[in-house]
Amino acid sequence: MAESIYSKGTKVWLEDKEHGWIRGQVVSCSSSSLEDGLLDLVFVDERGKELTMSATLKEIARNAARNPKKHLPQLSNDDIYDNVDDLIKLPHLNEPSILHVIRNRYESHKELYTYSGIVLVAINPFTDVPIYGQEVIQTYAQTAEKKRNELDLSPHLFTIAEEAYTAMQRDLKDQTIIVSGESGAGKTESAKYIMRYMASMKTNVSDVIHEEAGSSGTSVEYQVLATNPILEAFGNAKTSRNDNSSRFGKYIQILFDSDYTIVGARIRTYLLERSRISFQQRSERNYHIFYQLCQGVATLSESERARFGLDGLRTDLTDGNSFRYLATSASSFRIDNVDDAANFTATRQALSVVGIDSEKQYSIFRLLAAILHLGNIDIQHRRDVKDAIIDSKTDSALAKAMDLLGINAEQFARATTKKVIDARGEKYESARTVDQAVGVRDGVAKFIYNSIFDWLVRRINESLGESRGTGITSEEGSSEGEHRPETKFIAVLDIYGFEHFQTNSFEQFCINYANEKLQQQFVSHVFKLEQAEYAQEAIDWTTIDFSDNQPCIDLIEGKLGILALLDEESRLATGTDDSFIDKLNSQLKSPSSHHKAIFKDHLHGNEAFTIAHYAGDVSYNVEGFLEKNRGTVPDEHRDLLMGSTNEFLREVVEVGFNVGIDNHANSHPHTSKGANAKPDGMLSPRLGGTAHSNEPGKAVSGRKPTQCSVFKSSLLTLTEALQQTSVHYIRCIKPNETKTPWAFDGSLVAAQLRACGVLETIRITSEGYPTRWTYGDFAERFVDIRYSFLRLKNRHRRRPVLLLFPHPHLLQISSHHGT
Ligand SMILES: Nc1ncnc2c1ncn2[C@@H]1O[C@H](COP(=O)(O)OP(=O)(O)OP(=O)(O)O)[C@@H](O)[C@H]1O
Repeated sequence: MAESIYSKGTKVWLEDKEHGWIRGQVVSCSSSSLEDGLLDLVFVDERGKELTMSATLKEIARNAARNPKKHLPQLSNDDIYDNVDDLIKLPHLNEPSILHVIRNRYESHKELYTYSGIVLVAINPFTDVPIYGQEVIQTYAQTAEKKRNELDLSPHLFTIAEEAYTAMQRDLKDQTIIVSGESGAGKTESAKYIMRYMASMKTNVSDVIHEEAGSSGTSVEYQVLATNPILEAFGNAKTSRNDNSSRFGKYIQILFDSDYTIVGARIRTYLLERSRISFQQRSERNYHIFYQLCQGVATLSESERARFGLDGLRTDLTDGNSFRYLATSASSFRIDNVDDAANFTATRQALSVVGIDSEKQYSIFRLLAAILHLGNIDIQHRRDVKDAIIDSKTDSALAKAMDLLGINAEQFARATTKKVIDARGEKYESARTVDQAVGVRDGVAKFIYNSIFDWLVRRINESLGESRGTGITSEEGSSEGEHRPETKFIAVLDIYGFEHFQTNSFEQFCINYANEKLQQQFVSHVFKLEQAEYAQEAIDWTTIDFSDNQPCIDLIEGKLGILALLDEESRLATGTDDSFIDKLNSQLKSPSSHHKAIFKDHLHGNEAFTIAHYAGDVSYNVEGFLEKNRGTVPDEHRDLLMGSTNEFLREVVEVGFNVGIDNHANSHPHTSKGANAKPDGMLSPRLGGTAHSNEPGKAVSGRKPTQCSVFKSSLLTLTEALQQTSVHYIRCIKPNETKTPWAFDGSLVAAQLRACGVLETIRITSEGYPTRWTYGDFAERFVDIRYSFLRLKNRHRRRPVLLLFPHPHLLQISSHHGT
């Protein structure tokens, strides 16, 4: 009966342009209209503004008003629910009610965290909040074995960390905490707090939490925490959205022995943003390490600077800085409250903590300096001729870069300006244009940087995994046959959330693909849990339908999907971005294509394609797709790099060339105990029909793994790994665009809740039993059972209520079942 939903006094949410939603109530509900069954509903919002709508009972059941043609207002909860710590406790679970609780807790109670069933929603405070200290850690650490709803503690990251730790011991199962959210939402900070919690909950070392980078400590905990400043220095940069934005995804496994004490860590990384090396948007920066290096050596003597490969140049971060790769960000050389020189010291100390000694550090910094010099190589063209030239006799940047890299300058200049074409066994040279040569030069710089990053991850893994007897064997299989202690791990996945910008490129495409995969896993996990709960409570239920994003995943990774077409085009010498989009359109938009609903027409010409993602439509501009996907260097440069006299460079690029080529099985997280497991944690694609070679850099017969094939394979590995662990979810939310402490923009937050699946979870829950109370709650709230039934019937006539008992014994009140 419609009157039971809307009757005089019913509290509702009314849409409001300024606030998104505003509370109101029904002031009149009458059937005065001549039309049979038509109700006139009058609502008044908190400011006294009146709204009249009319609808039939059937329309009310569909939540559609006839006049004006709109959705009817959604029901609001009583004030007593304004500060609930778990959204699932809300009698009316809808978007405005959820937003209201999260906003109220954040703005009025300074509570950052709210549960939404199995998910912890975390709102970034954009200011320091004293809730992560050692005392707080100890408080949460003493809650083992207690269920959330038995605790008198606010929701917290530490509850999730403690639940993971307890579940690992109880179920003898690996755990993963997935931290997601958009850039600047607080993923990395949350991941760090979780790692610190793990590192200090079992120790009484109260200063662990304060000292990570730069600590002189040598305990495993210190070493695990020291990975943070290293990864941040080499993998984070200032962007327009976040001064310390991670430009890669990471999966950090904290390894425990049979006493559940930390014995090491293991890191996997995903898709470092390479394009940043040679170009940054205005107000953004290159990777922090370059500024740390420049500032770190700025005060040194010339001879000392020579050890870093930066003698004879202005390195201070002013407009006069000598490096082109840093110059595009000249307006944002410095970040407020960040001391690059001090951070350089911290990075060096952290490198030492994970076992990378000073000599190796100099080797790394000299390669970084070489990258900066590479960017300064002058590539010109002769008058009236387009062909690129580099003056190898006079170009001092070339000389400096090649000296550091141990490569012959003339050969490098020639390989960069001329391309060797192999025509039916005969080789001849053809000139590159200036743009092409610049692209090759920058490509080499990006490749070396990415290789340094991969090498670092490998070294950290060797230092924190293999050497500690965690059961991870080395590449050489040194521990084969030895008995290693069993280990379990708690992993933190800190991965970029769904991205939708004005212009979206290859990076956004990969990121959103990853989010589709994770979303699919998340929704099916929530769905499974929901069904399991009903089964446990012995409820008579019919299967709930949930929206599946498999068609979108098929479009991307299917046999003739976007990734396959991109790879095909990337491998053709004649392939261009234009030919790629032509191929997409002809394959995916044909009348017979079953992808038509997901691969949509793009309104603005032929330079972009649009995908209907679960979180909304995104258009991807194809410019640069092929170059980014190829992601490697021409054969001639590969030979020069591998033939370098710089032994360390050879070691580093060998890692780079072999990413994606190593046997897929070797990189599987659960093969960590296998004889062939590699210590680097590199993620590798399964390349059909490819073969290994003993020659570094030429490991695959004619096929270099592309960036997207490496990424696809790494996602496959990741999702397989997630399936074998128990998963916990933290969704980080950015409450405003201006990074203002405690400011809450409702529509911005709602969009993120939608994109990270919180609203979808709630929809699934609402399809079943959206309201659930424990027996205790029930008794407390409705002492007079008869009275309570009447109230429940009125309040939830169409909303089934699930009452949870300590034991599977059910009292079920449901309109479906007419109880
Ligand atoms: N719990 C917190 N307490 C105080 N400040 C925080 C907290 N979480 C995040 N911040 C602030 O927000 C900034 C951005 O957070 P963070 O770098 O973790 O975002 P992110 O989601 O990892 O972004 P990206 O995807 O760009 O790496 C931090 O530098 C910090 O200033």
